[in-house]
Amino acid sequence: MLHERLEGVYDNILRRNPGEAEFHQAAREVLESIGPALGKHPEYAEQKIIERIFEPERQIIFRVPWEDDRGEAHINRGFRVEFNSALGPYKGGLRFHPSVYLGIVKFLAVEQIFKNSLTGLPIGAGKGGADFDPKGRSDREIMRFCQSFMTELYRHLGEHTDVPAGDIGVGQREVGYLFGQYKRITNRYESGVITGKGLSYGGVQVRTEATGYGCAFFVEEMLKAKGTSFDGRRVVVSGSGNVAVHAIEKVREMGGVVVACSDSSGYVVDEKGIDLDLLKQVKQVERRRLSDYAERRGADAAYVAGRSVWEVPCEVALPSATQNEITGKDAEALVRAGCVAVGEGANMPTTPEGIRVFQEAGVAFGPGKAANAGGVATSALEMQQNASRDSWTFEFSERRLQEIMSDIHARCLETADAYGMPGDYVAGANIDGFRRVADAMLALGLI
Ligand SMILES: NC(=O)C1=CN([C@@H]2O[C@H](COP(=O)(O)OP(=O)(O)OC[C@H]3O[C@@H](n4cnc5c(N)ncnc54)[C@H](O)[C@@H]3O)[C@@H](O)[C@H]2O)C=CC1
Ligand SMILES: O=C(O)CCC(=O)C(=O)O
Repeated sequence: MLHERLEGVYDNILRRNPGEAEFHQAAREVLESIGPALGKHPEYAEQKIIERIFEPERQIIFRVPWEDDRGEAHINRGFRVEFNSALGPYKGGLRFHPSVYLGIVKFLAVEQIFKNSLTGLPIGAGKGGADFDPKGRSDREIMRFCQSFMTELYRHLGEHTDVPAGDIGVGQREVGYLFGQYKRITNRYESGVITGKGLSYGGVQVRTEATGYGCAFFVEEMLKAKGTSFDGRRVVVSGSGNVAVHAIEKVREMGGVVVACSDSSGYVVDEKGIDLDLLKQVKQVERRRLSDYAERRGADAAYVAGRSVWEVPCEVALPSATQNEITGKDAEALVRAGCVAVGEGANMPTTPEGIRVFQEAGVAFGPGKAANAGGVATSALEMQQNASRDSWTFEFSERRLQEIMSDIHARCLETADAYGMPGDYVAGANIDGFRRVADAMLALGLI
């Protein structure tokens, strides 16, 4: 339900951003939470903070021409939405996936405003990407695409301006090619201009693992608050990319048993627990389909094509693939199967109906802007490391990540409590994230 003062704001968002369903969904979720904060702080409405916060500061759309290995020319569309810079330079990843269009980039960028604010670190919010499909492309094709993408985007970036990183389809290999082209065009070794870099050229330890590890740390805190833990729990993680693999790794360390994971074609069930070494070999080294994992694992694992992994019963669910993957019906099935906690490794993987089902059933529900904030928080650590021209150990960075996740968890609960919604992590994350950025916007004047 929307606070009556916010109905008009939402109508305006619909009118000004037609056809951008994912952006509308992300904006509405925040608007549904922040009503109580507006009641206590009339200055936000007086200074039109809500209207301003949902209008991006800048949106860049550009052509990305590139040549495949046979010499054929291709044209893709590139995007960067620089949404809010009240807390620091625009910060957020790049997604390369055929489904990318302005509405996806804007939903991801608006989520980033509140997520980055929640980390407590000095980072603003942006997101970008292209409707490029990296699947089946050779390494040289990926390199040429990244070089062409950066040849246009570089003019908008800078360590004090806008600092991208990875997301779906963009990992350390792509970040390397993007950074290489930035360095070449600008003739500057500006390490802090992009994060998720390799360790040999300015990357920070733990950035690769950070989103998945951070999600596991956050869920561990939610379970602790319920007087329980991961120990012996049956866990399902969707996806098998960067976030999923590292969530699986940390959950196993914490004593959980991950029995299923997925890719865009189906899922694998492995009742004895996913074999992480084999999963990494298949997905990260060989870049092959998950069905190959099941074939090599033999009788222990089964591959189920074309179905949702959320039909696999579990006590803890970590959706770590893509947006709107858990529907209301999936959530009902998970609740019936005894699910006690959900931590969103992905951005907005649960539909509004799914969230409602989980919350009404008393499932601890950690929204992505809190549960997956460990990735961008560690990117901010990478920027700190680059600025100090230092190099930190794995243990140091992982300890920082764990502290940050524990702090985000505590603030979500405290804020939800303070605004009369105890245990509501969605309200806690949205209000806490909103308040910090809104206060900074007030202080900076009407800009
Ligand atoms: N990489 C990072 O540091 C962060 C990523 N995220 C979010 O986590 C999610 C996963 O991202 P990464 O692991 O980095 O990407 P990735 O490219 O490494 O992996 C994506 C995974 O999702 C699966 N997938 C993609 N589209 C799908 C679809 N339509 N249906 C089913 N499965 C699909 C892919 O098969 C793959 O297993 C995304 O929502 C991303 O926005 C959130 C915070 C930080
Ligand atoms: O590390 C970053 O800047 C990007 C993280 C990101 O894109 C996200 O949090 O969704």
